Amino acid sequence: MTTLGITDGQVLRPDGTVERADVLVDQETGEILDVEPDIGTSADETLDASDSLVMPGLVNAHTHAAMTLLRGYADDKPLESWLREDVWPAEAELTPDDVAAGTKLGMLEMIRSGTTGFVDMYFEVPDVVAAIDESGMRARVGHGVVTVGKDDEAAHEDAAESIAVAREFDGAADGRVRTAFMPHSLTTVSEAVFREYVPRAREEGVPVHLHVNETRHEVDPIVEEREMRPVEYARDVGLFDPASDERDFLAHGVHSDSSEVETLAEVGGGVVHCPASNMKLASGMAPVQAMLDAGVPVGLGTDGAASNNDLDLFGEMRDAAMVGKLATDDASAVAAPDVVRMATEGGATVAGLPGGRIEPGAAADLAVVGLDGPHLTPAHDLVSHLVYAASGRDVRHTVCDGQVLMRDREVLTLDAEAVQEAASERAFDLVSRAE
Ligand SMILES: CSC[C@H]1O[C@@H](n2cnc3c(O)ncnc32)[C@H](O)[C@@H]1O
Ligand SMILES: [Zn+2]
Repeated sequence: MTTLGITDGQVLRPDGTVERADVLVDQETGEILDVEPDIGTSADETLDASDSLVMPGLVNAHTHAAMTLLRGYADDKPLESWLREDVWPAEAELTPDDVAAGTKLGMLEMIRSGTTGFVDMYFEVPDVVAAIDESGMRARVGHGVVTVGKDDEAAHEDAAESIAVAREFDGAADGRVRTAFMPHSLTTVSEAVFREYVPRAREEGVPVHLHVNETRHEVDPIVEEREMRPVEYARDVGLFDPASDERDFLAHGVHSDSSEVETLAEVGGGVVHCPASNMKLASGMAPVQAMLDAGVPVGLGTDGAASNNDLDLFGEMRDAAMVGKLATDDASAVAAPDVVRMATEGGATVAGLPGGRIEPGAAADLAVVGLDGPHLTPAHDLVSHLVYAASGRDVRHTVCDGQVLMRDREVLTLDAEAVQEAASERAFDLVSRAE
C-alpha cells in the first residue's frame, strides 16, 4: 500500500464541524483510510496542511469546460441571443483539438481552485475524456444533443452519438470518468428524440442531464403548447423516473414553480444551481431555499466560462448565498453550511460521483485551503470564510482519487504554461474563423 498523509491541518467533517486532524489516504484504492490527529507524518508522501483547512474537493456539477476558449468573447447578452448570435456560430468552427485545449484550460483552472470533480456537457467527447485522463480529475461527461434546425437523420445521428459515447467511455480513466445521455434542453431537442433515446439511456444504465427552466423564454412555449410545466413534460417523456437506478439531473431550474419543486423532491431529481450564469445572462433567481426545504438534491455549477466568466466554485458559493437571500428577502436563506454542502457532497450526489465527504472509506478527493491571508483573519468561523471570504486562489493543494494534482499551487498533471499558450492560440484562431 502507498499512502498519502495530509498533516497538521484542520479538517471539515461531514457534519460541518471542524477538527484538528491528519487525513491518511490509500493511494492505490484512492480512499481515505483514517482521519485522526498525528497519523499522517509517516506516510509515503505528505502534504503540509498547517494553517490550512482540509475540505472535500469541490464538485462543479454543470459546466462546458472547453468554453474557456470563449471566455470574454460575448458578454452582456441574454441567453437566447448570446447562444444564437455568438456562441453557436463559434462552436460550429470547433475542432477536436480545440475542444481538448479548452477542456485542459478549464481543468487547469478548476484544479487550481480546489475542484476535483465536474460534469461536462459538450462535443468531441473522446478528446474530452483523454484530457480528463491526463489531468487526474474525475468527471461525468456527455455529448450535448441539439436537434432544433436539423433534419430527422441528423437529429438521430446526434442523439445516437450521445448514447454511443456514453456507452464507450463509462468507466474510462480507471473509473474516474462516468457518462450520461445529455440532450441540451426541452426546447432544443425534439419530443420524438426524447421518447426514443431516454429508454436507450436506461438500457445503458446512464443518467440523463439537461438544461431545464433556465429562462422564461424556454418555459413559456412549453406551457403554451403542452399545457404542462417543463418538469411535468420532462417526466412525460421518461425523465426523472424514480424506478430508474440512475438519478437524472437538471441544470438551472430557475423558473421551477412550487409544484415542480415538489415533484423533483418526490422523484429524487437533482438540480444544479448556477447562480453566476443566471445573474450574468439575467435568467433569474432559482428557488434554492425552497428546493433545500423540500429535500431536492442540489449541487453547484459554474456553467461555461463564457457565461460566468470563471470556473472558481468559491465564487459560486458566495453568489449562491447572496442571491439566495435576495431571492427570498431573507438573510437567513441559503446559509453558509448549506452552501458548502451543495458545493461538495450535494454536487457529488447530484452528479453520481464519489467524493464530497471526509471520512474513512470515502474517495480521497480533497482541497487544502490556506487560512493565513488577511482576508481570512480572524478565524471565527471557517465555514463562513469558505463561502463569504475565500477564493480559489487560497487553495494550496488539490487531491483527487488519492493522487496529488496540485502541490503548493503547482499543478503536477498538466503543464500550465503550455496549456494556457495552446488554448490562447486556438481561441484566437477559432473566433477569427467564426467572424
Ligand atoms: C450541446 S453542448 C452544450 C451546449 O450548451 C451551450 N450552453 C452554454 N451555456 C449554456 C446555458 O447557460 N444554457 C443553455 N445552453 C448553454 C453550449 O454553448 C453548447 O452549445
Ligand atoms: Zn449549461
